[in-house]
Amino acid sequence: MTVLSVNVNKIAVLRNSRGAHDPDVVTAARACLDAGAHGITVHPRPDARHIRTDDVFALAELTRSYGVEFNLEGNPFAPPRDGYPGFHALCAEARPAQATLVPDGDGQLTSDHGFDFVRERDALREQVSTLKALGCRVSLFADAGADLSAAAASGADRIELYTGPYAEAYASGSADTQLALFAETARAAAAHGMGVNAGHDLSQANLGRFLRDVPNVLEVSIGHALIGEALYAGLEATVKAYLAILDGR
Ligand SMILES: CC(=O)[C@@H](O)[C@H](O)COP(=O)(O)O
Ligand SMILES: NCC(=O)COP(=O)(O)O
Repeated sequence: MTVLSVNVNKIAVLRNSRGAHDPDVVTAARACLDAGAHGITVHPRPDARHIRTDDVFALAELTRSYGVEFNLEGNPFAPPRDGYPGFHALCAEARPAQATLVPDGDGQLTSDHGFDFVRERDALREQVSTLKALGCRVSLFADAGADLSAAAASGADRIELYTGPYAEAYASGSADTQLALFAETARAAAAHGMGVNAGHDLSQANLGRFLRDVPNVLEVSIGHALIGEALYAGLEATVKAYLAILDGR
């Protein structure tokens, strides 16, 4: 079974654009959970462009009260700064069920690549073990085709496949080559004893094909497209539409 974790970063983008409280990320997350979503994801960035530290703690409490997974994403190597205590400090306080490590940088518009597992192997091993000691399942953002023996050597429980290149290929009508590469990487993860998550630019249009072709996907985290689609259909109907895709493939 593949579960749906809704990323509510974009609710915070709207809220921050007016500097006040609405739309409220906790209210939006609750609407997603009430519609049947299996969990909530956020990716607070050190520049606090959307999700803030106080949102992380509020969403940790909400997801705990619903008994569902809270997936916190971030770069464990980004130093703390004003308003951002660092990824490890956030995890130590919020205790997310899953910590997803992403090699993002300040200058990036959004996440656009996975880790170089060979180069980062020792540093990742240390981070994974510290986060596991906090009780978090640890997932590593990975490009399709990445060297997963090095990823497995870090001790991570899962990888999250960076699906941006698939979404782009799907939109241009030529997803077959990408899908074959993603499927091969998902099988390699299983062979190395790691579970597989997937996310980035997944949508109602491209999700079904991805899940039909790529085996063993345990979780998809979806934000940008889902929140955009919800502007027309509402959060409840949109979350239900994703759940139907997960059920119906
Ligand atoms: C890791 C990943 O693919 C998502 O967390 C994505 O990075 C969303 O982040 P933004 O909402 O800041 O684009
Ligand atoms: N991990 C991916 C995620 O949380 C959402 O990415 P997107 O759907 O906002 O591109």
